[in-house]
Amino acid sequence: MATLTQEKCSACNKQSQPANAEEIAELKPQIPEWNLIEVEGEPRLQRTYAFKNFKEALAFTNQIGHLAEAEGHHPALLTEWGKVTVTWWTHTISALHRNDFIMAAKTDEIASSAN
Ligand SMILES: C[C@H](O)[C@H](O)[C@H]1CNC2=NC(N)=NC(=O)C2=N1
Repeated sequence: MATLTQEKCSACNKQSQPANAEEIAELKPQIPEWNLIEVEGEPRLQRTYAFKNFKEALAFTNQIGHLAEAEGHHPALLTEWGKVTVTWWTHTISALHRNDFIMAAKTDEIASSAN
């Protein structure tokens, strides 16, 4: 199976195509721990990761920050004592794009190498 972690994010603009239902049905099983949520009527991917303390949560937050800068695609990050909540969606189209699934898979990869 082709893995999302091997893909790069494509540059997004207002003409970018949102992931359609068929694509979401194909991609979501590749990131099974992520929740598909809706905020203000917009779909988002969200997962909370657990850590031993705030310092480790902050280190993970920074790793995801570096990933976001490298890929040009940026999440919402909530860092708390012992946990980080990561939310991916594509602001320019107020929707989910394949980039969000790529970034969720890469976030999982970083989390599994951190623990
Ligand atoms: C110009 C720049 O590439 C864009 O504004 C990017 C930056 N990072 C982004 N991140 C996310 N998650 N969605 C976007 O639409 C987005 N746009």
